[in-house]
Amino acid sequence: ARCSHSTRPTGWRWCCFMERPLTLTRGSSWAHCSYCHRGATGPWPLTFQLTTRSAMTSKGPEEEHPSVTLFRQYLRIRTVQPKPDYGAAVAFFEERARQLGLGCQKVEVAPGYVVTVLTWPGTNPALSSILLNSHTDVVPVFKEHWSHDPFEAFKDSEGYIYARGAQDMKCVSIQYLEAVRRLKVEGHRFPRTIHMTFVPDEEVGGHQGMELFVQRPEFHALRAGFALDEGIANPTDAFTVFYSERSPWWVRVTSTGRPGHGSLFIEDTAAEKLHKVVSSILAFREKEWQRLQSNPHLKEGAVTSVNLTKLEGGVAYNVVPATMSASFDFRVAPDVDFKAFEEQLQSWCQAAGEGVTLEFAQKWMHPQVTPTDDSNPWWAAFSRVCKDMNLSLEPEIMPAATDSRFIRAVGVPALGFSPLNRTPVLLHDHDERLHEAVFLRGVDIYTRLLPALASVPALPSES
Ligand code: MET
Ligand SMILES: [Zn+2]
Ligand SMILES: [Zn+2]
Repeated sequence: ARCSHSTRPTGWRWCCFMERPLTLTRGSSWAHCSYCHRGATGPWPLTFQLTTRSAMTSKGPEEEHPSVTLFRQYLRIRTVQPKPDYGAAVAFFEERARQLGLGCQKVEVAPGYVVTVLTWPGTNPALSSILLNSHTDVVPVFKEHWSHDPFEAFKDSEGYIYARGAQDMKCVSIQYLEAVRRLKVEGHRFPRTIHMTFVPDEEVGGHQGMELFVQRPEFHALRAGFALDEGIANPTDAFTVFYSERSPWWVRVTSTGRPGHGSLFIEDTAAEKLHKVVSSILAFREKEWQRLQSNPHLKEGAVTSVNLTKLEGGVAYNVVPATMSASFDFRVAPDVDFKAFEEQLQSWCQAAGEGVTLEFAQKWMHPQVTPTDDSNPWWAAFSRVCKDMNLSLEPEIMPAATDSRFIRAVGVPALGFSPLNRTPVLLHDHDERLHEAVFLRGVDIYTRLLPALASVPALPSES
């Protein structure tokens, strides 16, 4: 198929599809690749000077790279918590499967919660598969703080696409799909099967999504040997890759005490005792923060974080309440002694006085680490591709929680990787956005990663 793109500025001179420079006459109003006849989508490496950036921007849909158009279509599906339109997302992926000639399986893990699995079979069914996971839900928005409608996928004159999910993580879903499409169109086959899973519910904990899915026979039937899941953008030239995660502990401390008239010095109030616990926990927070600040080798994910996220209690100004509570979002570093840490929490409650208890709304107890040395053949393949592509990697512990924790907990090694560099970290933030050239470069990266991962020779356990 000849590309229908027209009137490219001469700055566009790299074919993302073939990863080759274009043979393009200077001043030509046409820029199509002489190898694949598709529109040019470069240049890369980006110099990110204003002139280059505006030269890369496509003005109208007829000029836009088809992968970008697909990305923007997906961004317009309102899979926003707390009431995501999962039906529309599932239909979208079914249509992708049809268009790409991939197998498509729908697994309803809870009523209304469907995991969609798209499968590209490998040539050697004896080998374990590659799992490319992405979640379909996105977090809510504060619309009034956005420069553009967060569900319109507006693209500005520089090429930034504004949308909830642009970074977290609708980009990755489409990058997987587009990389697979390219490889299929080029006629490749690989020994290992590639499964793409599109899962619901991640942003509220994954309990109706990946947590259930990994326990099902349909998951075991995928025979995943290795998984990729989401990472976080990196504002520098480097790419961050996550080999482990902190464990979310959501803790509610409830304090009970003597009630009474608001004008009196009541003894043993719920508020005083809650205040003590809050102080202990916030002092711990400060200590961890200082530890992070004072050691340049420590990254955010290596220390334990905590935030006070809710305070509840009380009915009137002049009534001392008998109960008050404080909720905390702890993210516990993987090297922490979990038992000792829980005892610490309990002792802070006890030290505050009688009638102070804690309960867990979330308590992940199974942190796993995916090795990042060449003893891990998946890491060897992943890092080799990055080296060959001249991408510098920054291996880290994920500060937040993703579905990777469920995947690793059932024994499947996983890396958290969103191929987004030179991008401000805007996940869950106002004006979440992604540059189209960064998005397209991510497709290139998966186009190199997937052949390598899906061709990892049989492991000792597989022969
Ligand atoms: C702890 S549930 C996970 C929800 C979200 N991904 C987060 O890290 O906060
Ligand atoms: Zn995410
Ligand atoms: Zn998120």
